[in-house]
Amino acid sequence: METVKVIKIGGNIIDNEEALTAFIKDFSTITGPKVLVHGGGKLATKLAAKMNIPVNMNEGRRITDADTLDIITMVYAGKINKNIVAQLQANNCNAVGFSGADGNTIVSEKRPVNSIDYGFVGDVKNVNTNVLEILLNNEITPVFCAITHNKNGQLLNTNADTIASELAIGLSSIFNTELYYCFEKNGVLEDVEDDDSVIENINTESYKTLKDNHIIFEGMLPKLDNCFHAINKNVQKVCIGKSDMLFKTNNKHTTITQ
Ligand SMILES: Nc1ncnc2c1ncn2[C@@H]1O[C@H](COP(=O)(O)OP(=O)(O)O)[C@@H](O)[C@H]1O
Ligand SMILES: CC(=O)N[C@@H](CCC(=O)OP(=O)(O)O)C(=O)O
Repeated sequence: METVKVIKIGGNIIDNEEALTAFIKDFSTITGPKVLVHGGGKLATKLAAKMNIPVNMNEGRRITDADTLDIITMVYAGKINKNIVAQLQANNCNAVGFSGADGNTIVSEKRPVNSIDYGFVGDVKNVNTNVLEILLNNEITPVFCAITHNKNGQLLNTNADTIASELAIGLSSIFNTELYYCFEKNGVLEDVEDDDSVIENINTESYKTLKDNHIIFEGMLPKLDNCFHAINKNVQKVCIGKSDMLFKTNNKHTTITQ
């Protein structure tokens, strides 16, 4: 079985032109099948502010009303996705931009209203890999934004970390799958202010202790939940750190195990 790398990049790379250019140059040198997933939450928040559309987040998830859905569609599926694809082409990496509606790749359902109404936010129901398999076997790189659909004409906002883990899980039936979360720190840190305090391995048991001791908080909690979801569902390798972990040997990062 061939190995596919699913790589997620967040705001620290997307919002910084120089960092994005450098990342895309390195990413294009990766041999073998690869999938890129990008977020862009910070840029969507900036544009919403410019357009006087209020931003509401709950536990790191964007409450997405109709105006916000328009903004995130323009920003994620439009500006960011097309810019990344164009830059990959400039580096001779043949890429195709995707939302979950394209090729019916990611079907989700609108999150049910419990205590909070998240609006047009989707929880992933299934991933269809047939189109992706054709592309990956022909050296074409899918680039995913954080948008899915409900197969009934409705686009839905889905967190980019979740898109990455669900794609990795879906692809694990046809490839050995590795999942990499790239963000601004060297990995999960013992002390969030000290980039040298990387916790090199986290398993289910130590995750619980780290949560209980509040060493892991905020955006890292849903990210790690996605990591464990993937490692428990057939994904062979899950890592968190700076994108350098992909390109430099001995670059410290966090590896997730069962
Ligand atoms: N123990 C920890 N180590 C590193 N980062 C942590 C830790 N606990 C919480 N965090 C926070 O989690 C954030 C990463 O999550 P998030 O902001 O969702 O990243 P991204 O947008 O890149 O996906 C970090 O910027 C940091 O503030
Ligand atoms: C439902 C939900 O919260 N979706 C996210 C999707 C973007 C994202 O995940 O971007 P980062 O990875 O850069 O944070 C949002 O709109 O902010």
